[in-house]
Amino acid sequence: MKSYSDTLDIRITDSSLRDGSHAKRHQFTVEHVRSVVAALDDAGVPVIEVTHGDGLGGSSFTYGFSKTPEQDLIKTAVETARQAKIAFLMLPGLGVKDDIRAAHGNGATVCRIATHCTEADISVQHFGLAREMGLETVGFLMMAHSTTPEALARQGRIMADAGCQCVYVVDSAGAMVMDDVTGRVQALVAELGEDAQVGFHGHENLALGTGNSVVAIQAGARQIDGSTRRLGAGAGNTAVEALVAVCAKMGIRTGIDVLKIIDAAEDVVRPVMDDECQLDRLALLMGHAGVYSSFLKHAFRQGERYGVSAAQILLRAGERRLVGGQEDQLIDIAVELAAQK
Ligand SMILES: C[C@H](O)CC(=O)C(=O)O
Ligand SMILES: [Mn+2]
Repeated sequence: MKSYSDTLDIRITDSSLRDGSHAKRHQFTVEHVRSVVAALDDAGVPVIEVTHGDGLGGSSFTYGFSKTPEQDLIKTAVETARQAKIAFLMLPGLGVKDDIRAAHGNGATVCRIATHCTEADISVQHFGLAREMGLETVGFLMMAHSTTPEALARQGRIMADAGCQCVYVVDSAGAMVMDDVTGRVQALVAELGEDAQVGFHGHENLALGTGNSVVAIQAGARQIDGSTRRLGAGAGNTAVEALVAVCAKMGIRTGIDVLKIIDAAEDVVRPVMDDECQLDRLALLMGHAGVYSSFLKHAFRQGERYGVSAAQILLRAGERRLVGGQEDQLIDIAVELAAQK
């Protein structure tokens, strides 16, 4: 096995307090944030992301209202962390520049801007603002399975030229298998060179989160996302505790204490979760059909409301190649299915 020690380190960002917001239907409290941040920070997690699941400004009728204003959650995270940087996510159009200013004012230091994988151009002004304010920047190319490695690399170039310091391949649907990851990460590494790092954000819908993350590292990714106890949309994200344990065996330094993160997953994060994020029929269908993981709870709700199968809603969402922001179309699909019954 190839040894990475001395030459290869990665930085893990824990997304359980942002991607996990989808699984919690955006009902995080200040107490949840305080306990989770304290445990992750103590385990050595270097970056912790805290925001509504759909980013700044996501609290809305379409996406689901937050229980607690996200700026309060960010502020609590910053006050709690002793060493970890606090990151926030924003999708241009949902969040606005003033939201970035507010997160910065509350002490967050990593600004993550997410766009659909063919729409990087809408992130340019936000990266510019973030860099002007001295924030570290990360770009999220969502639903990255749905475009080619070459096209993804061109989008990454737009982000990097705008001031993005790490461009992520985001497997929003948990639909990628290993070669898909390798091809996309390698294409971005080749395009960006020294201009920006490359990252990988996985979902467990095909049970490949940890494996795909390792493959991403081998292809040159230097930042990897996960969520402790997989607390994330769909079947959840790559489990941070599993990834850290695997990295330790492979000699990849993460700076995270294996035993402490395993305890944090069981003793602190699990009690915050409503349910385990499961690799069940709906999650597998999302991975199989390439459906945005955060559609899971929406499809489930509309299925119940209209008396139709959530699985059928998700399959049609996949056929129509729906992207984030088109949650309302899940209602249209449910209405159609009900009419066809
Ligand atoms: C807004 C999305 O939830 C971002 C993300 O985590 C993904 O696309 O995956
Ligand atoms: Mn995600």
